[in-house]
Amino acid sequence: MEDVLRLENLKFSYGVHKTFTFPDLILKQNEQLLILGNSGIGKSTLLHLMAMLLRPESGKILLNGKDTAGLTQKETGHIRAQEVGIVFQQHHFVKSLNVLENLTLANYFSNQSQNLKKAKDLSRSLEIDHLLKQPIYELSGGEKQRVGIARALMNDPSLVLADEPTASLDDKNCEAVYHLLTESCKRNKSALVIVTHDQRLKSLIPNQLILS
Ligand SMILES: Nc1ncnc2c1ncn2[C@@H]1O[C@H](COP(=O)(O)OP(=O)(O)OP(=O)(O)O)[C@@H](O)[C@H]1O
Repeated sequence: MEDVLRLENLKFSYGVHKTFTFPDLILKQNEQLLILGNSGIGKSTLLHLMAMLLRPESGKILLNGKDTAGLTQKETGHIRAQEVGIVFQQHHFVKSLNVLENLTLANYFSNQSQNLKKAKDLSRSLEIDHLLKQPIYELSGGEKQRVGIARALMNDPSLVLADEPTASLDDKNCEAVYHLLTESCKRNKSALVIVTHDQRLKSLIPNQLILS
């Protein structure tokens, strides 16, 4: 199996008083990783480094074997849009667009033509196909969550990153979101990283990195 993500000697700091040294890790196709740790320990920071939304102070981030250090901002944006699917806590949808338009916007950002079939297939498997023409602001929290997952998968990313995807969900929806994410990633052979405090996910994903 190919390495999707490799982190080596990664250091990051927000100014002089907040420095982080992260453990090395390798994540292959189809693998899942849960990142745990106390509040403020740097979980989201690590996720943002993996997403190339932050640049490390030193160390290497290799995505599908490619060192991301030398990339220009434009190249980084392009690779992120194509290779990384991000499920944010706050979804950052475009409020004036409907569900389908929000999904196909992911194609636009990666310079691809609108993949309506993909949007419809994903929506069907996530059971939001009846909502495609609905304005995004009319959706419930759980429905938006599923649109967020579908959007993250629109470009068949090799790496899916999810920040607290089950926070504030009841047990039934927590399990549903877990299955949607893991099954969708399995279909794509994507590697999946979830940052969470959610105790319920601990028993579901045995591969865990506890930051301390
Ligand atoms: N842009 C920033 N500038 C300065 N400090 C920051 C910035 N973003 C985060 N921090 C600090 O860095 C530390 C790590 O933040 P991070 O969000 O990665 O933690 P976390 O482990 O995800 O926390 P939580 O579980 O509470 O979400 C925190 O102390 C936070 O206040």
